[in-house]
Amino acid sequence: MAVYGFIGAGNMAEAIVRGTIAAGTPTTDVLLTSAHDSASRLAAATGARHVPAPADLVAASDVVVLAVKPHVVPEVLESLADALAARRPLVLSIAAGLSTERLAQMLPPRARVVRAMPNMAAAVGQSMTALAAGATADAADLETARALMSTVGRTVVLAEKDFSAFTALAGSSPAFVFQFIEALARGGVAAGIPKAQAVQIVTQAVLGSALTVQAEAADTGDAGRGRTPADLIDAVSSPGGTTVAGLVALERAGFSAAVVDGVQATIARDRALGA
Ligand SMILES: NC(=O)C1=CN([C@@H]2O[C@H](COP(=O)(O)OP(=O)(O)OC[C@H]3O[C@@H](n4cnc5c(N)ncnc54)[C@H](OP(=O)(O)O)[C@@H]3O)[C@@H](O)[C@H]2O)C=CC1
Ligand SMILES: O=C(O)[C@@H]1CCC=N1
Repeated sequence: MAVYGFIGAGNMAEAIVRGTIAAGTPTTDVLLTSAHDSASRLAAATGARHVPAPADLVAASDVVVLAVKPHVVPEVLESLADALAARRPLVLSIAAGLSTERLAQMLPPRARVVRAMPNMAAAVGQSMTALAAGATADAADLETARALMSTVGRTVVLAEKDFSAFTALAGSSPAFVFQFIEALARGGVAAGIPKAQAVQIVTQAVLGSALTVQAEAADTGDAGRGRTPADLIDAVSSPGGTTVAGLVALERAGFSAAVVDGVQATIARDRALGA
């Protein structure tokens, strides 16, 4: 079994650390380091091992998980160049916007890199995570990364050219969905429902809707209708009914176009950060 060394012990690292320990990785095989006290706090909370010196963590790790903010990655990798060259671990980066090619430029020659883009639902085991192997990583490396990330949700191997779009569709989109939930609940408040109750109602409606789309997509048997989201919209919209009235008003206000604009702005920002 692999020893995982996490550089950075913030929100995303915490989710993955908890996921892998819950999936059976011994706490002694999970090492944590960070700039201040987040690694020692997470170690105390989970039983993982705090390794104060990053070079010591690299020396003891089969997989180094880069879980710091993207702008910190260059200085971290530069300071660990000797330790990485000596140990040659698999480097699994979850940093947004940094391609495997750029990471490879910051790493010792022929370093094995896999890039992952999870989302914040990793904290509840429901991430949608994309994976891409760098030029020198092999199928076993990709499988090692997939196994780790599948402890926090679903995974998909994706061409790296599609990572910016994936970031919009899954990495950042939880914020868009939260915005939708907030707005829908506000509509409820405007109609007289207390906010907390409105949020609870909307949350279940959103969850149920997502599960319906998922069940339909998986439903390919004889009885399965495999309905698309557009089919499901039609199914909810009775002629002359309430739903179609609401949909028409949403589209008049530019709902779909606003969402597509949001996706395109996210993609543009991701590409700018990675440039
Ligand atoms: N949040 C999200 O939804 C998603 C985030 N990501 C990516 O995940 C990565 C981590 O994000 P997130 O967990 O939200 O970030 P956080 O801010 O929660 O955590 C960052 C961590 O980095 C540590 N750190 C900072 N500088 C150093 C350093 N020089 N050496 C070692 N550790 C350092 C911090 O330590 P300390 O606190 O002790 O100072 C902290 O533990 C980012 O690259 C982000 O792009 C990817 C997908 C989704
Ligand atoms: O916006 C960010 O920094 C990250 C990228 C994906 C989700 N959050």
